[in-house]
Amino acid sequence: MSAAIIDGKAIAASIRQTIQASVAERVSQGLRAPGLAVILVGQDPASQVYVGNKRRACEQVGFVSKSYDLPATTGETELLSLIDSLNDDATIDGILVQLPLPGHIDSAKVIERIQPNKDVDGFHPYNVGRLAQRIPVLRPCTPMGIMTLIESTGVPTHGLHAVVVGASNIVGRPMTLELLLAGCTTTTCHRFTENLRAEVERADLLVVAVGKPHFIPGDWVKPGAIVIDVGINRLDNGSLVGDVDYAVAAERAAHITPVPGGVGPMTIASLLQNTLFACEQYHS
Ligand SMILES: Nc1nc2c(c(=O)[nH]1)N[C@@H](CN(C=O)c1ccc(C(=O)N[C@@H](CCC(=O)O)C(=O)O)cc1)CN2
Ligand SMILES: [Mg+2]
Repeated sequence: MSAAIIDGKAIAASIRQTIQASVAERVSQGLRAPGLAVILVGQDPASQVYVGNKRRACEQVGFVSKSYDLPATTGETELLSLIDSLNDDATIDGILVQLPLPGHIDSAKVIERIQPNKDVDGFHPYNVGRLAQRIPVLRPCTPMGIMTLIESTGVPTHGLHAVVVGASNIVGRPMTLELLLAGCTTTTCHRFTENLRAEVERADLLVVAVGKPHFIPGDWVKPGAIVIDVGINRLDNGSLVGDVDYAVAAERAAHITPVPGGVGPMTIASLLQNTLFACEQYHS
């Protein structure tokens, strides 16, 4: 078997086009364009790239993007005051604080300070709680984008055995909630999982988000599975690889995401969808 490649780059481009048309329609009706505030604290090179891509994507679809590049020495109180002022700003529909934050800042406290109806990352306990209770509104972007990729395969998800490797707040945990909502039987694996190979081998749908190059050998993949690789690992030779050994996995899976061009672009597409949703549903 040779897997069909799930083209996240193309799907994300088509979502951006749809959003661009919706924004143009709003503006032609005399309504304001959605506004997103993007906050970066410090100079982590990968975060600078992601934030730059988010700001560019905003401009491309016609959103108003406000940028805040703060030094790594920024105090927690200062960051919380900026969030307070953006919570009160009627031109801003979404507030995004790029993670990770410098160690002296409490990320949970910062995320909780964002008004839930402007939390377009979907990380606020209110929004995660809504997802857990099967009444999602603003959903965490990477898992939301992955659900769009899975839908694009046309494979019904009810009853699939889904295995998520990684239990982070950004990807693994909300991913499991999304898959549960989609009718999968779910297993979440983490550092204390005793027999990872056995768990992975029974996955009809495998999502891997650990951030370690080729962490999952391709021959662990169940024949016919859907494989979603969230990892983006840069090797010493400069190339990007995922958390799954792609070459072997692609010979066994039915559908697989590439790295790059799979999940990554969908994270930003979902962020745009959430910002438009917040604008239309909460702040119009
Ligand atoms: N506030 C947030 N912080 C972080 C999030 C998030 O969703 N919200 N997720 C990650 C990083 N991230 C977005 O912020 C992100 C990572 C990767 C991509 C992407 O498009 N990747 C490309 C490859 C890019 C490259 O060359 O490095 C791909 O996979 O094709 C987008 C967004 C942590 N922080
Ligand atoms: Mg079965």
